[in-house]
Amino acid sequence: MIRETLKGGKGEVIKNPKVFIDPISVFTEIPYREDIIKETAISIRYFVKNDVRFSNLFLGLTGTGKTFVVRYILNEIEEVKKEDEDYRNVIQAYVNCREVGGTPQAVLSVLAEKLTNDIVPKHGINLGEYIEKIKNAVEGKKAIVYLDEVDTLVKRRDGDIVLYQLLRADAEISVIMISNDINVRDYMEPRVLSSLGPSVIFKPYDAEQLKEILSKYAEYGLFRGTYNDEILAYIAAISAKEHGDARKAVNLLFRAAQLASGEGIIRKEHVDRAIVEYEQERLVEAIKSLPFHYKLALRASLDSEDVVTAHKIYVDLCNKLKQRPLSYRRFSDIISELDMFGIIKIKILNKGRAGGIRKYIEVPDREKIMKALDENLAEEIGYEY
Ligand SMILES: Nc1ncnc2c1ncn2[C@@H]1O[C@H](COP(=O)(O)OP(=O)(O)OP(=O)(O)O)[C@@H](O)[C@H]1O
Repeated sequence: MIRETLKGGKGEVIKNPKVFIDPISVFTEIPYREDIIKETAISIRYFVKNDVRFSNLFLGLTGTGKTFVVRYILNEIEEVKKEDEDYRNVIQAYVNCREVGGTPQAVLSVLAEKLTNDIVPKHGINLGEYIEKIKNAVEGKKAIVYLDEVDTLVKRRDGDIVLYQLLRADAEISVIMISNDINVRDYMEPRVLSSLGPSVIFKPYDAEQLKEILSKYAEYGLFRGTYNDEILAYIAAISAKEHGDARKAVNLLFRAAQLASGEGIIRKEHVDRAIVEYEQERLVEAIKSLPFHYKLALRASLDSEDVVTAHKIYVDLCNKLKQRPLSYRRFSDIISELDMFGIIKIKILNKGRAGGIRKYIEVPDREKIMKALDENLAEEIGYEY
């Protein structure tokens, strides 16, 4: 049995998994984003050949292709460097602001490191010195800087000032910023806004477009005859409902194809199973990103039937962890919020005149939540429940 799977013989569905895991290495163009790519390429040409600096803000909800487009442009510029003299002195740096920590210090140090190709201290030097290092690195060259998830930087103290300094630096730097918070401009001071170039909007894909995108993945990544139009349309329709998220669509197709491995054809049941798994993963992600006392409140709720008992358990837990517990009132608000997020369910029962009301807690995915939460608490604070 395992030998068949190892060899990938009869009934295999996936021809090339790389298409799903590292699509940028396979796609030679990006459907539905051609106009944006062309406009950006023109700005880049003016910058490289005519010294016209630019800055753009790529805005759009999650999974609308912003990072994909940026990585594509970055790779294409590296190729053009080999063909066009004018591009020889172009240097590029991509930084995901959230992944490096989001602070101005962190973003600038990584940026300086990438542009200088040298080790730059993470602490102990001030923001101005980082800007100086960057300016020195760019001397006699042209830099294109990509700041992904720039909203995390802008929301930090002095975050927008860093942008201002980059945009206004006396150096040949152009900047492409990316944000999936479409209100990111609200966090910027007027003088930063006035140095910022236009916003480029990445509209959510509709069901038709998602289906077309999926058909490319299927064509490159799956064996012929293992999928049909209806299956692709089904996945596209589900993903279009969620603000046209291509990441979700592609992940669902890949997972469904894995589940169909050995059976030779992807059926609706495989997609439905993939959807359930996907929703559960999202639940785990949602739990991990809860504020600390929400996690403790949720943990306590897992071991109690009603809110009063949950609060007692929560207080005990706080004492164990040497944390000051929140009041019952605040705790009860948190529980209501967890109910609103759909993580737990609150049922209110009226116990008659003498009994007052009691708030009961139900947790539909109890085992799953407990596992995710306990792993997360152990990782975050070293607490073994
Ligand atoms: N036009 C497209 N053609 C093919 N694949 C696409 C397209 N747009 C998006 N994708 C796929 O969706 C995935 C997610 O896209 P991307 O990382 O660009 O999202 P994003 O807009 O940057 O979202 P986030 O803000 O969440 O990072 C990509 O890895 C790629 O697989």
